[in-house]
Amino acid sequence: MESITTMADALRANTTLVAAVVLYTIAFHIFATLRKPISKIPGPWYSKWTSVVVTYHWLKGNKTYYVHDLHATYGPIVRVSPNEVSAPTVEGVKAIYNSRETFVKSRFYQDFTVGDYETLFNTSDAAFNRRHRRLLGAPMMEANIRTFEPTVVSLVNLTMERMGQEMDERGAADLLKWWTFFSTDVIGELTFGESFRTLQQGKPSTYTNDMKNVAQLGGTRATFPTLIPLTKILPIGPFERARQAARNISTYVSDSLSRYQRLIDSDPSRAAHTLFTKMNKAKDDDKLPFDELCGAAQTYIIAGTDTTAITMTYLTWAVCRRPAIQAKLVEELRTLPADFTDIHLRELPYLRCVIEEALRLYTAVPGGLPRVVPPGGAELVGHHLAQGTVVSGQAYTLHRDSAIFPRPLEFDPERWANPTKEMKDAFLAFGRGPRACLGLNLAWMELRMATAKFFLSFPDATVSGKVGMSDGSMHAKIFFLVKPSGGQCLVER
Ligand code: HEM
Repeated sequence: MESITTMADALRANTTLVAAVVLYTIAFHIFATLRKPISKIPGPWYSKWTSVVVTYHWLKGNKTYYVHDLHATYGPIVRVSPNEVSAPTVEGVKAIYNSRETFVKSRFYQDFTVGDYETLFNTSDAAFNRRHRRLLGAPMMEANIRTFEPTVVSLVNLTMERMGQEMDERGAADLLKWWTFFSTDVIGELTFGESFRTLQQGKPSTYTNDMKNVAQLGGTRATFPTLIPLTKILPIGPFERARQAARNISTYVSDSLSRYQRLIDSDPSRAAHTLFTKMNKAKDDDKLPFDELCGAAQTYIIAGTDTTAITMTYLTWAVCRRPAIQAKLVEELRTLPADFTDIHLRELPYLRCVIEEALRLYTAVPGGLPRVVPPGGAELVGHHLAQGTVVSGQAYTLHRDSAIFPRPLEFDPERWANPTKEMKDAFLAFGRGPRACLGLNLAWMELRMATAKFFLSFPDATVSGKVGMSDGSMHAKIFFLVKPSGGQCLVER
């Protein structure tokens, strides 16, 4: 009897001790959280404690809209989760994407990349990135990009042919599909010296399908980084498919680049000019090691394909829905000589305005481009942020700031006829600072040529209502890139 009483006393004492420890831990956690600088940033109460809500919106492809709505409620700087802040103001993005790259890319970029290799896109090492940009940047410069014009022109011409055939056969062409094939084949030729031939075949290449599988896993990895070791070993269908796809891509890239190198060495006159030609001919100390070259090639495919295709899809859709804008654009394009080149296209002011407005309202990368606050912390939009905080400025919100872009939801190319300094500073479609888009000049050339040829080929094109196509189909799901939720964009002649 006595021993039972002693046991009960001991149990009571232990329970009290455990309860005291639990209460202390909770109190400590609450106190520590409330003392963090990020707790002073405006935002919903739950974002101090958990990232569950924002993760939910990310998985649904809605995070960018969710963050945009938070700004409407809480102002220009918002706490999105316990370690993430959004500050899409001109002042905010100038600081975050500054020229010294003191805010480095966050872990998101590495988690997003399946294959565990470091590239100029995913690296947070500024020196690594600078070396790559120095060695790879020359062919992408404005003065050099015209070397690739014949490739772009011949693939745009083929795209027009294929779109025309589809319009004749089924009454409408799927712009999303054809612009994707177009940009895929351009990047294939400019990277490997050979096209993926998706335009000819009218279907994605094996390589494109592999890339899609890998991208899907990238989204999961970026959302749940703690799962990454498991995604490498678990025998679960999508994980296995993505791992196999990553291996296929790696083999394809290294075989293609080796083949190209052999051609350069044996008979340079037969080798097509690519984004890597200069590098392949360079001396060893002016070259990237082969594995880094492979990483760069994969980066070009990822960064240069869907971005261009999505921009072209929204641009053509937006113009085809607005007869007055379409007529004005066509009228300007009809002033071109029959044998026009990109030099002529650069001289067309309305064409430029249409492209800039499409890049503003339908940015292909509209969400935050996450960076890390450097050691010592930083002052941002009137608030102190501790080092290590993830911070970004999303183009979606900045491009809809009505103080900078009056009537922001209107597709109005005219607004770019005489842009203010603030409009230029707020333009984030290609990112900003030392990590801004490396392919910007190539992208602009593709956009100019594709827009001009499309509206000269199909001057009266209208958005189709066939096969379930509606305005709702073009509602954008936003993961890192935009994706029209209907998966197609149909237009008729
Ligand atoms: C309309 C088409 C395009 C758009 C809207 C676009 C947009 C962007 C944006 C927003 C970034 C910055 C990402 C960040 O800071 O996280 C970026 C980076 C990059 N883009 Fe593009 N891009 C386009 C076309 C291209 C093309 C055609 C290529 C090359 C083939 C390319 C290659 C790259 C590379 C290599 C980077 C990484 C730069 C770095 O981190 O140093 N992009 N792009």
